[in-house]
Amino acid sequence: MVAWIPVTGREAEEFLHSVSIRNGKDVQGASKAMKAIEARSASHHDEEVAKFLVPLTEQSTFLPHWEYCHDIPLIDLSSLDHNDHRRDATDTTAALVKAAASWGVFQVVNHGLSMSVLEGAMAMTKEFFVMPEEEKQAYAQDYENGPFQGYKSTLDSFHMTRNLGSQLEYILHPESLSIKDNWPSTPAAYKDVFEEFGKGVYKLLTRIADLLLVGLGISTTSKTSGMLKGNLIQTLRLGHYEPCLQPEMALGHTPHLDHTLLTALVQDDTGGLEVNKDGHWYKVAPIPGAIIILLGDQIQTITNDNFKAVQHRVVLNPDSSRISIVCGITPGLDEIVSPALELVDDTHPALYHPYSYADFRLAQFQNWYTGQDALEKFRVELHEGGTTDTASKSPTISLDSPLNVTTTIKPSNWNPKSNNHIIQSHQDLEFQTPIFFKQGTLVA
Ligand SMILES: O=C(O)CCC(=O)C(=O)O
Ligand SMILES: [Fe+2]
Repeated sequence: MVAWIPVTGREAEEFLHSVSIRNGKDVQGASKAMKAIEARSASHHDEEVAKFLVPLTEQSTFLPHWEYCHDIPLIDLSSLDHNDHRRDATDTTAALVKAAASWGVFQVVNHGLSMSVLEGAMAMTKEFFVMPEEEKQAYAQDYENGPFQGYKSTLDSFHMTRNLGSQLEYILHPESLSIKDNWPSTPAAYKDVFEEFGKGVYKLLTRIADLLLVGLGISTTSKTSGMLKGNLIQTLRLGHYEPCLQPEMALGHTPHLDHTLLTALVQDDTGGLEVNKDGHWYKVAPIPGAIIILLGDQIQTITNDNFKAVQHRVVLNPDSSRISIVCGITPGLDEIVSPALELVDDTHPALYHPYSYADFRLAQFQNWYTGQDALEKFRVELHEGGTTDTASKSPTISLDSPLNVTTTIKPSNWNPKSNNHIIQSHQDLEFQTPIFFKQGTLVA
């Protein structure tokens, strides 16, 4: 569990100096960013804003970084011929279902992406992040044209989410949502490498999702399965985490659930990804050539809680920097997500109201302050004895209705347990919300 304490801007600045960064340029950036925060909060006469910047993580939850968990399932997909969907995949399906139901996370090998594609993607990622800050800033996220696509420095990331890591993120698919014009032109091979990587991951994730549904008795010709053949969104997020002098004081990525169907993740040998099972954190071992698969919120809804999204976080390493590549698939914005009919009957009532994926994302942004899991907004109230509350309605958020942005951050309304997307001030949220509505899209 992560706890947060209120601090002054000055303390926050010192914190950034002390925990994050050994690189002179970033330290300067830290003080600049903090000054900007202070200036903004002063201009809005909101004294709460400049406070509340520093995470104090309960040190007892941190494990020594060499203690990898070897119980997280490792699944060999070689029995699936990646070009032939007709081959028998019964054993593999059973292994995937078991792993999904027990852990919500597993690693796969012989997954159809060659070692050279994985290594190429890691090399490109490294090459991008070692570029001077000014060069990376040429790709900085532009909230006018492409919210959440492009480069976000550690300091912006910390300011917005308290994640102590920098990111480069894009939508790979569909083209209509992607701002590929702003993809890095250096490294030169970047686009080609990630197009190939993206195609491989898309195929892998849709295949795994298919098998997981088949394993629960959902036919590949069903409506639910059809979603996987339709209009999916595929996102790519490259991450870079500097060594942290006081790793117990900060997190590279705070605990959260992914809003995806499934997420594929490749981490380098620094490790640092941790998953939560039954209230305990476990370190996912880096395995060369393996891809980590995380279950997200949408598969939880579709499978009516047969599978649960896995909470995860990234811890920092005192000595080594870390690179990760995170690539997820989500339903299209207009897609209606609901528990599969095959899994619902009198004794297994639907646990979620149907929602459009766009509604889900908006609910997630509405929860920005409280850190509450957006899925809970769509959960059906069950009366004693298991009957459902048919009168209760899912909260439908129309794309052109404004979000309620009046909440201000106070220690009392802060839920430190699940702080997926956290913004420090209400003007930050006001700053962003119009964009979600502008093009009728909201993407992150
Ligand atoms: O960098 C990582 O390993 C994980 C990041 C993550 O969880 C995310 O982007 O959703
Ligand atoms: Fe994640």
